[in-house]
Amino acid sequence: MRAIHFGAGNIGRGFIGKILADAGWSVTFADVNETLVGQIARDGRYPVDIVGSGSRREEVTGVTAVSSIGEEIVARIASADLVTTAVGPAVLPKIAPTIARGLEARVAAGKHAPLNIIACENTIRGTTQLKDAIFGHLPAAVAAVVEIEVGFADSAVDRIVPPAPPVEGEPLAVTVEEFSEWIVDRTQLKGWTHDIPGMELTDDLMAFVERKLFTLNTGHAITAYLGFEKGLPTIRDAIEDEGIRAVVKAAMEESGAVLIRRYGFDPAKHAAYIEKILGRFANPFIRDDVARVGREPLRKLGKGDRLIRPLLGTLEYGLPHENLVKGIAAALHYRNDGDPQAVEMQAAITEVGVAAAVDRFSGNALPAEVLAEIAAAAQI
Ligand SMILES: NC(=O)c1ccc[n+]([C@@H]2O[C@H](COP(=O)([O-])OP(=O)(O)OC[C@H]3O[C@@H](n4cnc5c(N)ncnc54)[C@H](O)[C@@H]3O)[C@@H](O)[C@H]2O)c1
Ligand SMILES: O=P(O)(O)OC[C@@H](O)[C@@H](O)[C@H](O)[C@H](O)CO
Repeated sequence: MRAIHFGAGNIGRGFIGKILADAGWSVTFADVNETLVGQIARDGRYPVDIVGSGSRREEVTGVTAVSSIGEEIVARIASADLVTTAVGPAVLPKIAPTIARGLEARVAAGKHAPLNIIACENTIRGTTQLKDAIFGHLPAAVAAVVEIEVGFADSAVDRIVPPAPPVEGEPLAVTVEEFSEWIVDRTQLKGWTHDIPGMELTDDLMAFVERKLFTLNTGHAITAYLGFEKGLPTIRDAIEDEGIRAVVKAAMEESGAVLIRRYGFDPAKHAAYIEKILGRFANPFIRDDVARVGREPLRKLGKGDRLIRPLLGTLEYGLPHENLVKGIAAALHYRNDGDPQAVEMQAAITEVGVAAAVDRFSGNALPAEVLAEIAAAAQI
């Protein structure tokens, strides 16, 4: 079985590519980074260090890579059984034209074997976003065939994979935590008969997506922004700070109250889920910079993302949100000249003030009194 994976970065190599290769799939990475592509194509293998209480090294073998731009990737998509992505939500529209060309070539070649496409990104229904972008590049006749024959399955992905510390002679090595969870919407798959260890199928994806994004990623982002405010360089440093930990835990609980109300999760199990996540943030074997976890703050302040969407949920159900507001206020203090969204965020705050800037970032989703609460907490 042949898989094409877009994005040979941390999640690509350390999580999705590894699961597929371990399951015996032939994996071709597609990436814009030509150095990375050349290295994978030359080596055909790379080490994965799984760190935690029982650390070990595993080898991923039998992989290759091609440029994500050009004719070869189009031909490979035309004959693939699975296309996955881990490129970042903002990059999905950029890879859509290439995937569309691959689908067009597939239809032209009369290939009718099942093909499924699964985006593995931290966003709600990333595959559906990718599908919409792909269909914008398909002629109507091809789109009609693709709609029937190709599965576009949304998924939730969870594994903390920061960039590995550079090791001489091992440019492809990746360091991952033990925990991993990849949950795919079974109802959207087409002709799927495979059993891939490490990939779970569900009929109720939204519950899993929201549970992960609005617990782990909500807490992770707030840890990063509060850590930055205190000059702490890593997620572990930040979560070990008692004051930060208290706000992060309380914010995850506020978000959790929404999830429990919306999806009927068991409160005790959800409390254990939060505790486990706090332990993962404190993993002493992983160095995860607050700059990685806090990256692209404007995306994280979007109305469907990890900070604003849980807050909107508390408003919907009339639940407390003081700590979510503290987390959003901390995000507004984030500065990083190497992160264009952080620069843009600060420029907007200076230009129009906190309340109007948050109103803009969050797509006018919040009422005036909550914008005022955020402005008061931010004290900018
Ligand atoms: N790292 C984590 O802990 C983690 C966990 C779960 C989900 N995610 C999600 O996975 C996705 C990838 O994250 P990551 O940490 O692996 O990022 P990363 O930066 O390590 O990897 C992204 C890769 O995509 C490549 N890329 C960029 N533009 C491309 C294009 N046009 N065509 C092909 N490749 C392109 C980059 O060169 C890079 O190799 C994001 O959506 C992220 O939110 C990350
Ligand atoms: O990748 P982002 O920027 O959406 O979020 C940063 C981290 O919170 C994220 O990558 C986590 O490490 C990951 O979601 C864990 O499963």
